[in-house]
Amino acid sequence: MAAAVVKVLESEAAVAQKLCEIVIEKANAAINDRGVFVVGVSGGSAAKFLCSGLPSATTDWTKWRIFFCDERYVPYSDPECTYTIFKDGLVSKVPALANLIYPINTDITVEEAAEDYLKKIRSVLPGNDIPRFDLLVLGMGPDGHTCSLFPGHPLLKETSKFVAPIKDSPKPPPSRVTLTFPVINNAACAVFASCGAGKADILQRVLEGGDGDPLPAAMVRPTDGQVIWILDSAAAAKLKNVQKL
Ligand SMILES: O=C(O)[C@H](O)[C@@H](O)[C@H](O)[C@H](O)COP(=O)(O)O
Repeated sequence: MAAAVVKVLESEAAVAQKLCEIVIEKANAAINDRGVFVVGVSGGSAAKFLCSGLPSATTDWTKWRIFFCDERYVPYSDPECTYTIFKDGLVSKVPALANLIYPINTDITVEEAAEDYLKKIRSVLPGNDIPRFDLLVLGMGPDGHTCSLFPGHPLLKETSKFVAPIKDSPKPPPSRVTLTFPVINNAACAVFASCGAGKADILQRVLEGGDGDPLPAAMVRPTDGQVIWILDSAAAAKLKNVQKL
């Protein structure tokens, strides 16, 4: 397990640009090596950053397979739906992706949607082993959550389900579908993008530790992969010990 790589940039715009550069670099390397790039994306500012920078990138979009690290169990017509954010912000500009992005099915129960989502992942990453994503693009909430994995929630300890439903998310909406830690920590790479002074204290706890149980974002430690944090200087302001590259 490699130490986290932390990159600190001056502005949010620079963080967005760097995130997109890393995603494209990972995509083109995976396509070159294996002919496919399997990525998980997230909502929040990560979605905004990806939709701003990716459409103009040079890559073979037909080799991309885009999943959601977590998704809110809301209709596609709801502005809170992360799939719709990517449909409008990325797929509308890159039509080749139209059938290569995998939304959760909200016409079935959230439990069924989680099971169905694992089947969708298996259609691209077949077998019985833990699915291995090339890249997961993650965000971290102000409470240290990532995906729909919240501090103190029993789902942090989930080991039998690779994709889980949650019906009591402390952040609305309460019902969601999320990857669990066995899958997250089997990824080849996880990259976080976090900006703003509001993230400084929680980032210090996540990256430099503290008393008590580790926060969910600190539990992202792929066993055979890397973790990259891309921060703006406001978010990184309270870090003392991490090696900033
Ligand atoms: O599902 C959600 O409710 C959000 O997508 C959420 O999990 C978000 O990813 C984080 O709160 C980080 O968001 P920011 O990077 O925008 O702070």
